Amino acid sequence: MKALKHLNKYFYKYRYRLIVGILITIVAKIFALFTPRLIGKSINIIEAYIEGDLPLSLAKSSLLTTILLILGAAIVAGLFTFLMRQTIINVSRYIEYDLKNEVYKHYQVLSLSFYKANRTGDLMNRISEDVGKVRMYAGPAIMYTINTITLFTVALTQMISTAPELTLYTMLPLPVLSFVIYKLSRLINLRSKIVQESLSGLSSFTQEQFSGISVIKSYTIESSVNSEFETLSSENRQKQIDLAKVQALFFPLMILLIGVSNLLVIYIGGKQYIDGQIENIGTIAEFIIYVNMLTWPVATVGWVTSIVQQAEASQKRINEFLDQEPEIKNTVEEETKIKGKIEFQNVTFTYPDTNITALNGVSFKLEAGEKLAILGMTGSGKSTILDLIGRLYDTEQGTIKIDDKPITEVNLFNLRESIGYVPQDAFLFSDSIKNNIKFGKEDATDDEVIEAAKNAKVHKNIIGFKKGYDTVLGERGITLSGGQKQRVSIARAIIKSPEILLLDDCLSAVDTETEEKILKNLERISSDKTTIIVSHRISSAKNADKIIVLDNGKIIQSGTHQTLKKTEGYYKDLYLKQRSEKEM
Ligand SMILES: Nc1ncnc2c1ncn2[C@@H]1O[C@H](COP(=O)(O)OP(=O)(O)OP(=O)(O)O)[C@@H](O)[C@H]1O
Repeated sequence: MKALKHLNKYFYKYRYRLIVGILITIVAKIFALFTPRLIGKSINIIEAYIEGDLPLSLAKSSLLTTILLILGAAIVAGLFTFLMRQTIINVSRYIEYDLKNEVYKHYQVLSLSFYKANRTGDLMNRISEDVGKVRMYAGPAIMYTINTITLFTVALTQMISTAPELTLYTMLPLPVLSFVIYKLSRLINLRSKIVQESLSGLSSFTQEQFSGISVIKSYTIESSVNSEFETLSSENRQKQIDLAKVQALFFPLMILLIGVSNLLVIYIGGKQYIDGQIENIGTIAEFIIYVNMLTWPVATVGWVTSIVQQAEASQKRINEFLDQEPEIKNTVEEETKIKGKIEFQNVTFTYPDTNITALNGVSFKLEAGEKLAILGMTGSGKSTILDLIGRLYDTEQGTIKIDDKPITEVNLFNLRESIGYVPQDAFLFSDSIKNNIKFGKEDATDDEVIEAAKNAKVHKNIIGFKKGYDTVLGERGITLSGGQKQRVSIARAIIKSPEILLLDDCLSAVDTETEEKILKNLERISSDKTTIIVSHRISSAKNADKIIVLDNGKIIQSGTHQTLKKTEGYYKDLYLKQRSEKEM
């Protein structure tokens, strides 16, 4: 129960609703327990009439009164049972909502390395399945526990006061029932977990196949994919059957044990009645109803125990994530106005998860408003430089300075707000094109969206679509071509008119002519902004104020287009190669 302590703050938050819920539960059960007594009384009236102790008219009127009382008690109990669910179960839904938000909010502050270390499926499971299991503790488990306690206290008091020995015999099978249900619930949960895992495996498989459907079709591997699906699917069927088998045992077992208790009441109660130990035959009827009423709460003791165990395990998993501190933290409370000067001083960076040293002693300086182009082989560390400027990671060796201050002494949110980042893989959300662009500036007007799209040279493509800017993009913007996606992504970055523009090879899918036009527009609209452009093309780099060439995490060349094209090395080779390709 240690992990579940985390929920105490929520119980405190909803304490009034919970207290009302608990009181309502108690009232509901007390009224429900009027029934057995009243039924016993009705049978006693009939018995008295048969034995001639009661005249017909009095028997009839007494019967009518008890029947009306039974009806009244049932209605009140029903109403309160409804209110019980409306309070306690609703509280559990509120707690579920709060906990989901808490986990999601925490996910948002965690650094990229957290996302690298954990699988997306795991992140999703903890926020959905685990939170769901914890809710079972916060609602149903509490409700059924109070239910059981109230029913037992009231029923047992009444039963003992009526027939103490019979009570003892009647209660005998109930602990067995509770234990059996506990064992069965654990088995059901275990098998449900196996089914759940197999289902998530099946859905991950299908999801991936659908995403890569064009590859599957072009390589004509539909039949092998089909048979793989069939194998997974038949494994899942077997697991479902295994689960159904234990689930099917649940109710028959309960009925069997209720039957045993009923038999005991009839046999022992009957014997005691014959022997004169029990005065009224109505007591037997009363006890039969008690047994049936107590069976479910007794069964829930076992069930609730397994719910609490599961909730504890789930909350432990959730706490594991909640206890993680973000590696990148904002330590500066006051606002920092970012101008855009960037300086790397002997920066060495190793990715913690792979131990790959992506940058090795990198130094460069960029005044606010200057343009830098970074070239180099794939994997040479170009994107890493951009990640470090956005403080997605922190360096341990060397210093990165923004406006002459170490990057860690700059307000993190101001820093990120002042950056317009266009990643290598343009990621678009399943939303309209307009909203995807407005993502960069939520309060942007339609005119600003159009202006940004025009500057990114994608406006004409967008108005070519039937719904224009309202065109909704598929799960990953699949209705757009690679180049269109890149340009929408550029529009998103420039709409916020950032002090620092980071372009990570984002013109690779655009033809050179359009590239030229976009670069011209960028030069015009961001002439006073610091821009870093990562590219494999000389055409993207040639107008930059500074150019650096990376190899294996080290700067091997730096200068301007004019100096580098004349210096032997990577840049000149690339320049000559791309010039001759253009001439061809
Ligand atoms: N998130 C990461 N976690 C671990 N290692 C990484 C990560 N990102 C990049 N690396 C590694 O760091 C090195 C530099 O990668 P980086 O993406 O900076 O290169 P790049 O020059 O931008 O390459 P490309 O031109 O192919 O985009 C590579 O060896 C890469 O495998």
